[in-house]
Amino acid sequence: MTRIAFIGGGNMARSLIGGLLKTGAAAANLRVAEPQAQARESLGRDFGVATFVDNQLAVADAEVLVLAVKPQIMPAIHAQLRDTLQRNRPLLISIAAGVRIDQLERWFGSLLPIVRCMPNTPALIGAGATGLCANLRVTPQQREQAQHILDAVGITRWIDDEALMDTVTALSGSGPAYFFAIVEALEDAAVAQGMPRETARILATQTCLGAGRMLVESNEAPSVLRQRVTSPNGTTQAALESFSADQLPRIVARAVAAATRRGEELAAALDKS
Ligand SMILES: NC(=O)C1=CN([C@@H]2O[C@H](COP(=O)(O)OP(=O)(O)OC[C@H]3O[C@@H](n4cnc5c(N)ncnc54)[C@H](OP(=O)(O)O)[C@@H]3O)[C@@H](O)[C@H]2O)C=CC1
Ligand SMILES: O=C(O)[C@@H]1CCC=N1
Repeated sequence: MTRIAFIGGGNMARSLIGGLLKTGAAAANLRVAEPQAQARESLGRDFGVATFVDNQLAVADAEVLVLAVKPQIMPAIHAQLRDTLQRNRPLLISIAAGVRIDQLERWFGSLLPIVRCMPNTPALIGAGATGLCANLRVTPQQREQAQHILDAVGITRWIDDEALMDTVTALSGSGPAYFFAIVEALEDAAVAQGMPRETARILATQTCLGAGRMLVESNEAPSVLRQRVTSPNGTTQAALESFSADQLPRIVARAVAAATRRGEELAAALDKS
């Protein structure tokens, strides 16, 4: 059984730990370093994992180290961990948005096997989507280890060109928030027409779930599923023409470009720190 240490015990670490335990990992093999006492208590209570205030204690004998802290925290942790990591050479997995592999190599040691990945919050319910990218030091066995950890919370895809990791972040990393925003907007639109909010929310939510399940279970292209809803001169056509007049694809493309840019900016800011 692989010994895995997490640096940061927040939302994403909790999702990954929950998924790993559900898919057969032993709590005894998982350690978490987390500064917040409340978060440490709940990790211990909910998952039975060992928790630490001291990052070095958590990583002492880890074969895999998952960096699950905000990008801005990376410079603060590398000074503490660099020596231990240089000595033990665990597989380093970073889930931080924007942070590039060359930055991780510079901070934690250029000889380390490193996987940069980008999961998303549906990982919490085992329905996550993760893109992964490895440096040349990652062995086939370590690729499997990384994939196994992320497969525990959803689907995974390897991304060969690291430049596309910011696109993964802008698509599936941030993506759940886009769908929540659309559900909020649908709900508000129905409320504005006089519908009680609770009814509007449940109808919008179930519509999102149903459409998502159809995408996954029918295996048909989104455009085909869309056309099937759209009766000639019917209600859907009226709504889609309105989307078109408001240039929905352009709105979405601009949003994805903004998220991609922010990922690049996060990394550039760290280059200066
Ligand atoms: N949320 C999302 O949808 C996604 C997030 N990510 C990435 O995952 C990473 C974590 O995000 P998320 O889980 O949402 O963030 P959280 O803030 O929930 O978790 C990060 C945790 O790390 C703790 N922490 C802060 N400093 C240190 C330190 N020096 N050593 C150890 N732990 C520390 C934080 O404590 P404190 O609160 O005290 O700072 C916090 O509990 C980010 O880099 C983000 O880019 C990736 C995919 C999706
Ligand atoms: O908003 C963020 O920066 C993180 C990365 C992807 C989702 N949340």
